[in-house]
Amino acid sequence: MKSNRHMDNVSRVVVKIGTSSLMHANGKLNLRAIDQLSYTLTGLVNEGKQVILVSSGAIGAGMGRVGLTKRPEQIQKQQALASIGQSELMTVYQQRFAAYGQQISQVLLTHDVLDYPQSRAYVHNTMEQLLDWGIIPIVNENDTVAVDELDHRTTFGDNDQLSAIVAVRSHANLLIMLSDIDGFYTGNPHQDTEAKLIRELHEVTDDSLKRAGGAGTEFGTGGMMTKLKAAAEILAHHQMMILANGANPSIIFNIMNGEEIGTLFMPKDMSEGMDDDRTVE
Ligand SMILES: Nc1ncnc2c1ncn2[C@@H]1O[C@H](COP(=O)(O)OP(=O)(O)O)[C@@H](O)[C@H]1O
Ligand SMILES: N[C@@H](CCC(=O)OP(=O)(O)O)C(=O)O
Repeated sequence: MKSNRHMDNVSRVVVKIGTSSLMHANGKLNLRAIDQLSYTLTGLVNEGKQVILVSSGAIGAGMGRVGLTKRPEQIQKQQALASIGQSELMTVYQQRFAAYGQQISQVLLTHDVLDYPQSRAYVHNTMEQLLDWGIIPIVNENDTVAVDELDHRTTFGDNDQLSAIVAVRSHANLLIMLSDIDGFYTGNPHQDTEAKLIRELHEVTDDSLKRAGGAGTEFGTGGMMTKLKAAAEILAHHQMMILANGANPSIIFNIMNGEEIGTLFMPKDMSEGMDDDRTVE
């Protein structure tokens, strides 16, 4: 379905994929989803776009490796699982992207690295170089040294918010956030059968935050709340985000084609501009 969403001028895109889209419920990696993601992102690079992937899944992949079906509460266990799973995940990405001739790289970040101007500049320069070379950097939080995203009692960030920070700092035109749900609803559809999909949102209000609940699966972490906080960060920097279902990551092609998929978070003036001149800056 074509809409008034015009993505023709999107030249740099950040894609965030959540654990629930990368793992089966039985704890095995969803190879079909990873393969489709690799194929699709390579397709975008081949079209001349610059792509950054923010991928969760380290802890989930680690749980699968060790044979756990329930996420342990102890931080040190989660960190050890992330350490196991991150290399597993990158091995699979490496294989799948290589099958399509696409080079990737690993970038593990912590919030303090991005807060501190000098290390932030190093990260920025490295990312620019990678993108300039046509490489897809695959970003995750460096879970072994960072606890802020793992322990949601003291939470500042998580990969939803990390992806927003990456999109803001890299001046991406669009952040595509893939989850296990079609978008942002008026309530959690797993609890509220009347919940309706919200197609477009210009601001994240207290009312929207009230409609956001927690994670839906054993593997997900932040739920809708962290996605809305990410959207608020994006809107504050006059950028765009689309929250969509990652069950079939090739949906990214449809999104880039301007189809009305998921929930579009877009500043109001940009949305009006789209109706006028059909362009996105
Ligand atoms: N208003 C809402 N709209 C959509 N999903 C919601 C809402 N509130 C809570 N959720 C839950 O958030 C889940 C997505 O977050 P999460 O489980 O953390 O996934 P991911 O691993 O993709 O980050 C949904 O499956 C749903 O259960
Ligand atoms: N860094 C953690 C991801 C934490 C996270 O934000 O997970 P998710 O809610 O699935 O995006 C990992 O790789 O397991």
